Amino acid sequence: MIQFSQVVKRYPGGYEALKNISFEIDNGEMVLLSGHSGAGKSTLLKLIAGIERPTSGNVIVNGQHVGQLKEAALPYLRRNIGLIFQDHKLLFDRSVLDNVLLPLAIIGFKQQDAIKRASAALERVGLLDRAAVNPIHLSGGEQQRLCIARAIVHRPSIVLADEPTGNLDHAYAEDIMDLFESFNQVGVTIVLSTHDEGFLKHRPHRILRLKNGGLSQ
Ligand SMILES: Nc1ncnc2c1ncn2[C@@H]1O[C@H](COP(=O)(O)OP(=O)(O)OP(=O)(O)O)[C@@H](O)[C@H]1O
Repeated sequence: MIQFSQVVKRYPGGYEALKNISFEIDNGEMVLLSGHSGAGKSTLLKLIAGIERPTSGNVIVNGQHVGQLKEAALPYLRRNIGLIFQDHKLLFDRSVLDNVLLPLAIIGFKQQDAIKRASAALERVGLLDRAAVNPIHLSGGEQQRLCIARAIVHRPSIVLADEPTGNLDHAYAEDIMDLFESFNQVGVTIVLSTHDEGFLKHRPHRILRLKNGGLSQ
């Protein structure tokens, strides 16, 4: 479960990006986080992943107080989390497959097991036939799929995606949403941000609406 209670996030310089936010997300839920540019969506996702810490209040993820974790404990928290952020930092000097292998190498997977897992993740996002190419040769939408494969290859229980459909045309964005829904159907908790709630309104998920750092109805 992800739980925020009375969370305030003030950045150095004093800007209050989140103002006294409280909510809960159950295990296995899929929640959309909507709001205008600057509303605080990325900040909220970063707090869940322990990339930022709350100024006050509690962020609890799977029973752990994320804001109070020591730096050394953060990699263990993140083993349970898949992150898809806008600055996706793909490695353009390595193959598609190598990009997906990297997170597994970091957690110490044996090469042979890692290749099996990474190939399965690439198949899941429809990129197995591009495994050997350099990601520079992929379209924007395919690069986004590669980021998703990289984020789910270690089978996290939570996936956080910051505007994953932001730069994609409508049909491709719908495909990406279907992909997230398919992960959710096998029990993965998904939190996905968007500034365009309209295009998601036919989907049944709960929406958390952020406005100027506060939650609105
Ligand atoms: N590291 C930082 N230092 C200072 N201010 C920051 C920092 N990161 C974000 N902010 C500010 O906090 C506010 C919320 O930013 P955030 O990136 O969370 O919004 P967002 O809803 O994700 O916006 P976008 O859709 O444009 O990415 C913005 O006003 C932003 O300028």
